[in-house]
Amino acid sequence: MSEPVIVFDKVKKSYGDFVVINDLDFSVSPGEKVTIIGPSGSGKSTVLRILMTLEKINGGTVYVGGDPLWHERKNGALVAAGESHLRGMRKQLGMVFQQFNLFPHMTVLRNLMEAPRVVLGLSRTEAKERAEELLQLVGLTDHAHKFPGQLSGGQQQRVGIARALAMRPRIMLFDEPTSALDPELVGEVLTVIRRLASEHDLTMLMVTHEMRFAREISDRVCFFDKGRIHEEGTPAEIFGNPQKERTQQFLRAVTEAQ
Ligand SMILES: Nc1ncnc2c1ncn2[C@@H]1O[C@H](COP(=O)(O)OP(=O)(O)OP(=O)(O)O)[C@@H](O)[C@H]1O
Repeated sequence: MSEPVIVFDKVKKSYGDFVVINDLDFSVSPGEKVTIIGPSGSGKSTVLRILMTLEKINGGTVYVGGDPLWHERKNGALVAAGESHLRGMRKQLGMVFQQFNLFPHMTVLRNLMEAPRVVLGLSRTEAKERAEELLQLVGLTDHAHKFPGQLSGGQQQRVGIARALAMRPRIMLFDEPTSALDPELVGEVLTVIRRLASEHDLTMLMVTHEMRFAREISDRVCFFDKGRIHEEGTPAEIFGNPQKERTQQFLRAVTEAQ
């Protein structure tokens, strides 16, 4: 079996006395599609934000692609990472946010070209070619010259996905990508994610409240509670035959609400 591409080794994250991530051990294999579910406040988004280097950790070690993320090796020891190490590590990851986070003053095409040009140093022609391919993938070729404010929420989120992919990350993180959308716009975004999952060799880690979708696309589902994995397994195990009382309670509550 290949080495995991993501490893959390006894990771801690707290705000003051409030512990959000509690000695978390967690790993993801290359190409694996993993979904994190769990109650509000259990630390699901924090896991993604730590990986995207948006939140620092207070203890333990995170590895991405075999290298420490928040540390660098100096004379055989691990020391806190500097900005250039973090910048280099970030290139392996793309993130899709709940609120899209597009640049509002840039057209769709420029939203997709900006980071590949600035961060990867692609020429204008290369970045444009890449952006156009991705717009085709998410079905938005006709909207390339519009501004985000002229698009529906579902279309904006598809731009968000294309923008993350434009950096050619090996790992894609999705933080509740459909929860800010009107119900009738959820389907088009899930269709794009479903296609990515089935046609690309990406490693995907997703936080979602869309249980049916999680069941359909995941290789593994992790139920989070109080900053730890309380139970994990295949979708059939977690949704069909959860073993722990807390998992059963949570799934009963969300099924009743949906
Ligand atoms: N910057 C911050 N300062 C203080 N507390 C924070 C901060 N960011 C997050 N928290 C707290 O950390 C806890 C975990 O947050 P997180 O967003 O990871 O939860 P979640 O499981 O993704 O929840 P949800 O499903 O509601 O999005 C929450 O109780 C949240 O209020």
